[in-house]
Amino acid sequence: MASSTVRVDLDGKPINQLTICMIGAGGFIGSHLCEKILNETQHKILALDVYNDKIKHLLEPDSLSWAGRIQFHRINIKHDSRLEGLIKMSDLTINLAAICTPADYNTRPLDTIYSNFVDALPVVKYCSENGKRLIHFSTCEVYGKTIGSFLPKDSPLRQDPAYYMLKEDASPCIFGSIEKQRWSYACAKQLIERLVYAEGAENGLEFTIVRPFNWIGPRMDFIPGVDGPSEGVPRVLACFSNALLRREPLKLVDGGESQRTFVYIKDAIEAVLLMIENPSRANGHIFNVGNPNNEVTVRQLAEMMTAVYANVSGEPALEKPTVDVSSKEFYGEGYDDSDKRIPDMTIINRQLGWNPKTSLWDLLDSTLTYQHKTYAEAIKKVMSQPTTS
Ligand SMILES: NC(=O)c1ccc[n+]([C@@H]2O[C@H](COP(=O)([O-])OP(=O)(O)OC[C@H]3O[C@@H](n4cnc5c(N)ncnc54)[C@H](O)[C@@H]3O)[C@@H](O)[C@H]2O)c1
Ligand SMILES: O=c1ccn([C@@H]2O[C@H](COP(=O)(O)OP(=O)(O)O[C@H]3OC[C@@H](O)[C@H](O)[C@H]3O)[C@@H](O)[C@H]2O)c(=O)[nH]1
Repeated sequence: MASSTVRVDLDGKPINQLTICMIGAGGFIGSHLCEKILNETQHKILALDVYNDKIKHLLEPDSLSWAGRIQFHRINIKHDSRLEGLIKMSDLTINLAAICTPADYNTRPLDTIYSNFVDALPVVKYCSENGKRLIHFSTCEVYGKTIGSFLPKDSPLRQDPAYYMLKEDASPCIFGSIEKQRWSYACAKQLIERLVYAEGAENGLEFTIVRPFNWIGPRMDFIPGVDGPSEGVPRVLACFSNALLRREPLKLVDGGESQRTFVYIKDAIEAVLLMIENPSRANGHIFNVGNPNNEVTVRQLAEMMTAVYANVSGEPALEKPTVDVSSKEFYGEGYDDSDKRIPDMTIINRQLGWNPKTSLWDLLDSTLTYQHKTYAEAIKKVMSQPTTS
């Protein structure tokens, strides 16, 4: 419940009630951010999205204490003249809208570039022209590959953080060649970051850029054939959850050697609320938001998810829980990968004092408990239906 005591910022000053225009509020991150804001603050949300399934529970009952503080607008920002008016009515705009699943980057590169760059342009422009603050969601993918990935496999320099640690104000952005269309997303995100930054430098736009490092948790993406297309390929958490629910082996792309750091969505959302309520500390900054302590290879992730899911479901794991697939077979032509992603935390520690708390095991435990409760029965039903040939 939202507390009635006055909230203060990190410098002890009272926080005024804000009206927030949240674009992409119906997605994974948006749904958790709406929940947090409604439960813990008095801010109002204008929630914009083409879908609202993931925030339905926040919109329906009038009796809830936050009734009147969230308003849903079904809007496609590609073509809707209401966008500027809604930004003008708000103190702050948060833009989450994007195509952000890797299976789309090389197969739908035009949609990916339009969604992540072209469609975000008017949002930046309206904020700048109307003197409104903007929190823009970018990605850790703007770093691309590490410098260390170009060294020989046995080079001792690969162990030196200078060759892999990703720093907002120092690391280069290293993408593959143009035929590797995987990088269409990272490149579009990089260009919109540069535009936001330039609007700040030349026209005084008050902005914060967020670079999420693999945030995961309940409500992420969809389970193919249940609440998304049967042939759809979501991000790794939902791919592996889907295989575990169906008792099929988890597919390891190119041997599952890539490394990722995963952060629990509820930890990460704390960082976003700090940015919202501490503009003087957050404006003009780019923030890595991730958990450097939760690094695994994708193979290790598969093994841990298999063990956690056996605990959660009470069903023993398969004898052969994983299977190798090539990236060409899994994603198609033009796929490429980030080798390793460890966020440097200096800037977010210094500006906002934020640190992630949840271990990988604990976050997988709560997430897979949710996946099991939400989907196990539905999957059984889908699997018992005869397949049409
Ligand atoms: N989840 C992560 O780990 C992660 C990592 C890096 C970056 N990000 C970035 O964070 C943001 C949110 O990611 P997410 O994981 O919540 O993804 P998501 O796909 O769950 O949410 C995006 C939402 O934006 C909406 N949207 C897309 N295009 C729209 C349009 N034209 N008009 C209106 N709504 C539109 C979608 O319907 C969806 O609900 C994205 O910008 C993504 O690039 C997320
Ligand atoms: O079934 C699968 C799915 C994925 N993978 C691998 O798992 C790794 C992680 O894949 P994800 O689908 O979660 O996506 P990535 O981490 O590559 O990119 C994500 O990172 C940050 C965001 O901007 C985006 O949400 C997305 O681009 C990749 O190496 C991928 O090849 C598998 O081995 N098997």
